[in-house]
Amino acid sequence: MTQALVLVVNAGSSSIKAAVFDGGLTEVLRIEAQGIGQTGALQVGSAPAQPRALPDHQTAFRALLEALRGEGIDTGDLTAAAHRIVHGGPDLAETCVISPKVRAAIAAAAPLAPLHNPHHLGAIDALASLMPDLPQVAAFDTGFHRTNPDVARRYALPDRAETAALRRYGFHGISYESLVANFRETTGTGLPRRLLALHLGNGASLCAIREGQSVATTMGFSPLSGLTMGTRAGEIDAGAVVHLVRDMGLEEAQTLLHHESGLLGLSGLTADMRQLAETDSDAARFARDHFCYWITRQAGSMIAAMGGIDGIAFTGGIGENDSGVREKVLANLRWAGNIPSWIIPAAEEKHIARQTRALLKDPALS
Ligand SMILES: Nc1ncnc2c1ncn2[C@@H]1O[C@H](COP(=O)(O)OP(=O)(O)O)[C@@H](O)[C@H]1O
Ligand SMILES: CC(=O)OP(=O)(O)O
Ligand SMILES: [Mg+2]
Repeated sequence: MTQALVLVVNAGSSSIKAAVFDGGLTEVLRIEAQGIGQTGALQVGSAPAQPRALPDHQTAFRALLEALRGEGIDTGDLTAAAHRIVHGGPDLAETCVISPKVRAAIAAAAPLAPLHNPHHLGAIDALASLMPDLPQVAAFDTGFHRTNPDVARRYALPDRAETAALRRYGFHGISYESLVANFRETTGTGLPRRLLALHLGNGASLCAIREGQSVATTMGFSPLSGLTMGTRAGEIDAGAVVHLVRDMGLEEAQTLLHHESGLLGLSGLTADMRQLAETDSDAARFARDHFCYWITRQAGSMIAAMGGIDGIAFTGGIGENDSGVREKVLANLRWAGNIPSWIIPAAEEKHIARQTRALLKDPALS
């Protein structure tokens, strides 16, 4: 390979998706580590996913690099690497080159996104030690939601130093931004004026998109809030959180809310929606019902924030593949009228590759 290749790394809470793009933004290779810490599988190119023990993100990233080499791409062939970064803290939302200062900000935000930021740092550091001169770029999940009005972004807290960074940032922004960018090409129709977008994966959120801009979203200060998720509790009364911390201590409460709740906590079985769909038990059914019910409740809030609805778009592992969830949500929203709906495959990696090319071409930005 002689072309300028960019490696994009998208570390989600249960997956790492890596894709290599050439200078014309054609995807030349895709490798996905799926079901990390759960059912574990590695998918290389278009071959079927192979079961693989992937107990944690570090093992998964090592397997990804090995598979890249196996497919004839050495890290020495790369001109840049780019990462989806879930939380950049209060100051970072704009795609940028990862300097020591940027790395420090991502590390500082790690307690707010414990299922993501540590894994972003793991990948950044692993590549830096293999290729110290490789430019690395960060694209943030929070950027798209900066258009939310202040009444949506601000919590009703007093204006003090301790509360200054406490606002609703929103996440999955790269997914939503690319959904907007790809809408016409994917669906053959123009972007609806008021679009409800549902990113349903291991992490899950909704976004109210009016005239192409985010005006409201279900996640807030951290990717813990909003919908019921794989292992995250979603919406929970702050009073209950305070109670848990007092009762169990900070570490235990954190573990409970981030790692042991959501579909896993409700079913007592698994965080994996595909496995739940295949399980015939009351607890598995209840977990799926809870997931769909809270999507519907929160969708009402998103529809109100947009002043109505003209279309629905599903994306993410569950949104794209689980017809049962889609049908249930659409049936629950029938009160809002006969709303057209689409499936838009998540294309976060290509979007990040495009931003990376633009950034590195313009030295003033880097
Ligand atoms: N065919 C399917 N049916 C139901 N759920 C599926 C299917 N394929 C993937 N999923 C679910 O999608 C979720 C993972 O979504 P994904 O967007 O890949 O994760 P992440 O948020 O880690 O990026 C898992 O709950 C998985 O079970
Ligand atoms: C922000 C978030 O929850 O991401 P993911 O769906 O990849 O876990
Ligand atoms: Mg995801």
